[in-house]
Amino acid sequence: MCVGCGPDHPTGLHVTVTAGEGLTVSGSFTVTDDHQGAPGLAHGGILSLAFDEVLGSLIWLIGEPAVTGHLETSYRRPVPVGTTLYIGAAIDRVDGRKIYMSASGRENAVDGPVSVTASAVFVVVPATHFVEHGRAVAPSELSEAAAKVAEVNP
Ligand SMILES: CCCCCCCCCCCCCCCC(=O)SCCNC(=O)CCNC(=O)[C@H](O)C(C)(C)COP(=O)(O)OP(=O)(O)OC[C@H]1O[C@@H](n2cnc3c(N)ncnc32)[C@H](O)[C@@H]1OP(=O)(O)O
Repeated sequence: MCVGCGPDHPTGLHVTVTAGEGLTVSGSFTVTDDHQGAPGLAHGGILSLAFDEVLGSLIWLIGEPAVTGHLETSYRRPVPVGTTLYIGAAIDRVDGRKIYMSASGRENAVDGPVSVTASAVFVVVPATHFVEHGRAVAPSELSEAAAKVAEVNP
């Protein structure tokens, strides 16, 4: 039920992500009427969510839980409803618990015009972070997370 990536979320973004070479991922997100701000245009906060999701997927490549500490988004072109944004993201450097990342989103093709760029600092946390601050996690959710790590890093 993740609002970013959950396939069963009724109004979520349904972002899909694929691991790339090295510490990179690529994702896509199609803007629908559920995501608009101004008539016919994506809401900036929703676009920020899509970037948080794709950037957050990078943590599966390093196998350590981390959360968004800081996220900056630059909106370079309006994104109309119906657009598919192709988002490429990379880990730029790691400094202690801080993971510096960047991403750019292109309109309707992997080499389309750049609509949005973002940079972020994720901070590595112990797995207990989610239990202490979130709700109790069912064993099936834990095994789903373990399966995801195994799928990304076989
Ligand atoms: C077992 C169950 C598993 C379940 C399976 C889980 C699956 C995993 C799903 C992930 C899903 C992802 C989804 C998308 C990503 C979100 O959306 S995550 C949700 C949004 N983010 C949050 O809720 C984070 C809230 N903030 C916090 O919890 C805490 O402030 C933080 C970020 C953990 C930092 O607190 P802290 O651990 O006390 O860190 P602290 O010791 O103060 O600082 C450590 C370092 O980080 C730096 N830092 C701290 N905060 C920041 C900041 N905001 N900006 C920049 N740098 C910072 C510090 O300057 C420090 O740097 P150094 O001094 O070492 O150079």
